[in-house]
Amino acid sequence: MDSLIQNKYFGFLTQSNLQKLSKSKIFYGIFAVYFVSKLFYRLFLNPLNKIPGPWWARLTSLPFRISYAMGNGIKVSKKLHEKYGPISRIAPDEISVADASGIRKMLSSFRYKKSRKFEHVKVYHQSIFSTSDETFNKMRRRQIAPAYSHAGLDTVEDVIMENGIISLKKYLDSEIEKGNGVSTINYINAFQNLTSDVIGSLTFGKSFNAMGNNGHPIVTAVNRGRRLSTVTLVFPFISDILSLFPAIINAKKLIIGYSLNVMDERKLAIQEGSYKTGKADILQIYMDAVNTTSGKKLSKEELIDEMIITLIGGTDTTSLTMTWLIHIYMLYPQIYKKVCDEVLEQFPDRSKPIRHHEAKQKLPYLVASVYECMRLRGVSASGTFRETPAEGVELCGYNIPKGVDVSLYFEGAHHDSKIWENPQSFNPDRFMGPEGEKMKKEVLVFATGIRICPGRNLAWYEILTVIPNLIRDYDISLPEGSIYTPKNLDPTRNNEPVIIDDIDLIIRKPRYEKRDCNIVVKHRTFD
Ligand code: HEM
Repeated sequence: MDSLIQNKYFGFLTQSNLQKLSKSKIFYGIFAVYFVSKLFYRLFLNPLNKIPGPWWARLTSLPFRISYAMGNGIKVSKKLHEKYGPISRIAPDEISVADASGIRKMLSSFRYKKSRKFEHVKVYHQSIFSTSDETFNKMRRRQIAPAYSHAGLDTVEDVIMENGIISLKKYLDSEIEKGNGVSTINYINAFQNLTSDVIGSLTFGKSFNAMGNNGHPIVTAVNRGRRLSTVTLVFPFISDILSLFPAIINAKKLIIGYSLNVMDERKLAIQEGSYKTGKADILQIYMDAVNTTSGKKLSKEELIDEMIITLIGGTDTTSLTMTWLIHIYMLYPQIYKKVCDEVLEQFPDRSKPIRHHEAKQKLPYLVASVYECMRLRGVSASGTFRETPAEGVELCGYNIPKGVDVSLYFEGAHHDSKIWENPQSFNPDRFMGPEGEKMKKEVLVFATGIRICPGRNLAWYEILTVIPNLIRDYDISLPEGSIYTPKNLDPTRNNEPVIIDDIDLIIRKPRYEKRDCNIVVKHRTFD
């Protein structure tokens, strides 16, 4: 028992010491003084008390933390900002900001460090994503930049298409054949398998074949890891407890074993001369990279953390963006028709798949609809936290002292009526023409500034190959009896169609995905 209690935080609290202490009046005295002075400070002296917010936020972070851990981060932030404005207190030492210029400021410079909350998101080592260290982050971003540049991505476009749209089409064709010309598919699942296979090929040296087998144990383990990361983000102590559970230990073993295996396979392929160079392959780039801090290559542990973070960061973000897009297309049939007309007009030759550059150039309305979806239902809506520096920071007219965690509520900026006319409507036209180009910069779904998402180009390569090809070759519609249809209107959204309920696990996803994310698919016929 003593050894259980004697962990890294509370080494002095052995059971015998605790017994002695608890008998002593001094213990109760010290505890009472500490408690009362802390309460007094929080109620009357904390400089954050001038920030508007709910009464409980002066005393405790628990309500926010619990909501966040349960996947309601967006909902609670929305309510707070609706009531208190662009800045709201969420805990004794935390605030939330929903104002675009405040968010941009916090993302503009390494002076505003990534919150230390993220330090727990790791297996062994800090990664490009979890680190709050400027030198380390810059080093990793330099190392991986070639893989995510357009020049690099052009070298792997075939891999992206093979594991992306081509694999999806094979799956759809086989389902349609099984259903004698028509099939109902769960599109969130199909997109998740697709993006996992793309990241598998680029980061783990081979596809997981999740599309062919409807999933892969690594993908399941990593997804569970992401769920847990949401909880450990707000309850960091849980990460220590969790690592005692057999299910977590086994999941870790699986991921580590798989990652080590692919590294060995790659080394062997290089020795045998069977690995083709000249491709911007994320695994190879990290395996060749040298840490400027030590002059050494990345250790296996460092590689594992980077591979896992790429899998977490690069799969659901992209698949869920496509999921929300299809859902919203189904709710807005006139807009969907306009997107289809553009694709069919621009790409009448169905013998060749549409490639990324062509789509980007020839399909401005489709591209605008993706931006509008990212604004209206951004997958990263809350969950980005930064820390205020020693000199503090001015946000929304308030001076925020040092050491405060600032939650950046992108959703607020994306619905700010000072920036967006009728923000509740789905209107791709706001991203058309020269004015539209300016508005694209207001979409913060990939963050902005020094830690903007490095994988955004890859996400666009996937989206702009999957969506146009899907639209051109298949006829998609809502199944009979769908709850969410263009006619089901939401009075809280100015009578726009009701959008399916969501859950925020760092990334926003549909809450009832099995029920709500189905479409009827047929081959498109031409008159
Ligand atoms: C639509 C798809 C995507 C969205 C919306 C998205 C969004 C974001 C956001 C908001 C951040 C900043 C998080 C923060 O600072 O706390 C981020 C960072 C990151 N993303 Fe993405 N992402 C997407 C796709 C990808 C892809 C495809 C990859 C890689 C394969 C990727 C890899 C990363 C990495 C490594 C970081 C950490 C960068 C850093 O901290 O310096 N993301 N992403």
